[in-house]
Amino acid sequence: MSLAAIKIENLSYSIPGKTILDNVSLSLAANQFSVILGRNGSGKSTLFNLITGKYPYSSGVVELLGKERSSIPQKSLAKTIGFLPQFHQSVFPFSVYDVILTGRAAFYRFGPSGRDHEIVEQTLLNMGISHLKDKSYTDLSGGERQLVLISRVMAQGPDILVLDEPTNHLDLHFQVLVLDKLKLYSRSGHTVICIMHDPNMASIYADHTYFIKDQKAYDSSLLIAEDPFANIYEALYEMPLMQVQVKDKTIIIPQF
Ligand SMILES: Nc1ncnc2c1ncn2[C@@H]1O[C@H](COP(=O)(O)OP(=O)(O)OP(=O)(O)O)[C@@H](O)[C@H]1O
Repeated sequence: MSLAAIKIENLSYSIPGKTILDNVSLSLAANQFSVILGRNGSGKSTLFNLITGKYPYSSGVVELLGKERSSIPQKSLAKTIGFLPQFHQSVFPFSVYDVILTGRAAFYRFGPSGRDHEIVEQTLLNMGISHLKDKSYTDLSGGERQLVLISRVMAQGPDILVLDEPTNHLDLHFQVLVLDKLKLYSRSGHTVICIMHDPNMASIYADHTYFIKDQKAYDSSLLIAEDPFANIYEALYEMPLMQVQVKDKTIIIPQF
């Protein structure tokens, strides 16, 4: 396999009375678009919090581009990995422009450079939200806020972009726009890893999909190789599902 952007070995995580992840090993390829699927509460966000350093881990290994995460100096972490968490707190009425500019904050010492401003302008344009730039972030709709936060982490420009449900709150138009941009980002020397809840969008966009189930992680392509006729999504979502083939993609729908 080519270089792993993220390599996880024997990672476990428990809270009092409950094991959330049990001896998880996973290798996520560099310069690819990978999606992690799993039922609510299965441990996807926990895995991302461990990968990005929000949660400490006492057993197992997390390597980012070949280096143990905890050995990467804080200063270079912002270049290595960027994280869009699932929940965001917003109390300050910063303008959209300034919120996106904070994505560059790890790279400047005395204030943003001309290049930082240029990146913010380019990102606003690229994400189709230039018209929002002077608006207060706190006045935005849920979907608009989501677009701004994705723009912020894209302006950061990390080698590995990790997004927890990036299409949350977005209408179909913006879901497609964001996934197109993320796919493009993964084609320009970067790695994109998303948690998603729509297996069909995952099927359309992802190079690789991974499942989290019963405290373990699985590579969906290995599950299919094991049993080509199994409906792996029925096992994942624990419900009867129909599968239809559209072009080269498997689309799943609930039985009706
Ligand atoms: N701080 C915490 N205290 C107690 N339980 C927690 C805590 N954080 C997570 N959990 C529990 O750990 C489990 C995994 O949570 P996690 O947020 O990782 O799931 P998820 O797969 O991301 O879910 P969703 O798809 O609903 O976002 C859940 O049962 C959750 O209730």
